[in-house]
Amino acid sequence: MQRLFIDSVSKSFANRKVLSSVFLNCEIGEVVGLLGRNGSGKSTLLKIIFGSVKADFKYLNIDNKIYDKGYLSKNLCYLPQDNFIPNRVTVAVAIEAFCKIHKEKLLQIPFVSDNLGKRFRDFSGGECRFLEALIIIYSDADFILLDEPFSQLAPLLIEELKRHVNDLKLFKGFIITDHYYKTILDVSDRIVLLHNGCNYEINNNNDLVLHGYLPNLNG
Ligand SMILES: Nc1ncnc2c1ncn2[C@@H]1O[C@H](COP(=O)(O)OP(=O)(O)OP(=O)(O)O)[C@@H](O)[C@H]1O
Repeated sequence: MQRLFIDSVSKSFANRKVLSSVFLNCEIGEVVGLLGRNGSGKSTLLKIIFGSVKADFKYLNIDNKIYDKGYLSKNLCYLPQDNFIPNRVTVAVAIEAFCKIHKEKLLQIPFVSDNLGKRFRDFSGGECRFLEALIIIYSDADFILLDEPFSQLAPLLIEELKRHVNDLKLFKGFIITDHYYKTILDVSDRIVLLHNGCNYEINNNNDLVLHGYLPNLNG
C-alpha cells in the first residue's frame, strides 16, 4: 500500500516547543484535513515533511522508505503558503516543469488552456493562487501537501479547486490545511487537529470545540 507517514515529530523555535511527538499519515485515495489555531504548527509540519525545515526529531516514511527530506523521494509536491512560481514564468512553462502524467487533464481546464502564454505577473493574486494550486494538484507526485490553497479564492474557485482535489484523489494522497475550516471539512476524508503541539483525530464539531479550535457557543 502506498502511504506516507511521519512520526515522533518534535520541533522548537528558540526554546518554544511548537510540535511534540506529532504523528500524521496519508494514503493514496484520501484527503487528510489538517486544522489548528494560528501558530499551532501546521505550516511547520508541512515544511518538515517536505524538507525545507529541519525537525529536532522525526521519522518520515514514504512508500516504505525512510527519508530525511520528503522532496528527495521525488514523489511529494508541496504548495507553500506564499506564491512560489516566479512572476516572469509562463503558465505553459510552469506546467511543463511539474506535470506530465496528468497534463492532458489539466489542459482541459478552460482557465488553464486559455492562458498558457501568460506570465504569472499578469494574473491577480487569487488567479495566481488558483493556478499554482492546480499545477501542484495535477503534478506527477503521489503525495500532495497544500498549505492554504483556498485562502485568496472567491467561492466559485474554491468549489472548482475542491472538485479537482476530489478527481485527483483517485491517484494521490492529499494533506491540506486552511483556515476555511468548513471547506476543509467538506473536502477531507478525515481531520487531524494540531493543538498544544500534539495531533488529535477529529470525528465531529464537538471534538473541535473540546480541543479549543471552535468557540463553545453553548456557554
Ligand atoms: N523560522 C521561524 N523562527 C521562529 N519561529 C518560527 C519560525 N517558523 C515558525 N515559527 C513559530 O512557530 C509557530 C508555528 O508556526 P506555523 O507557521 O507553523 O503555524 P501555523 O499553524 O501554520 O499558523 P497560521 O495558521 O497562522 O499560518 C509560530 O508561533 C511561529 O511564530
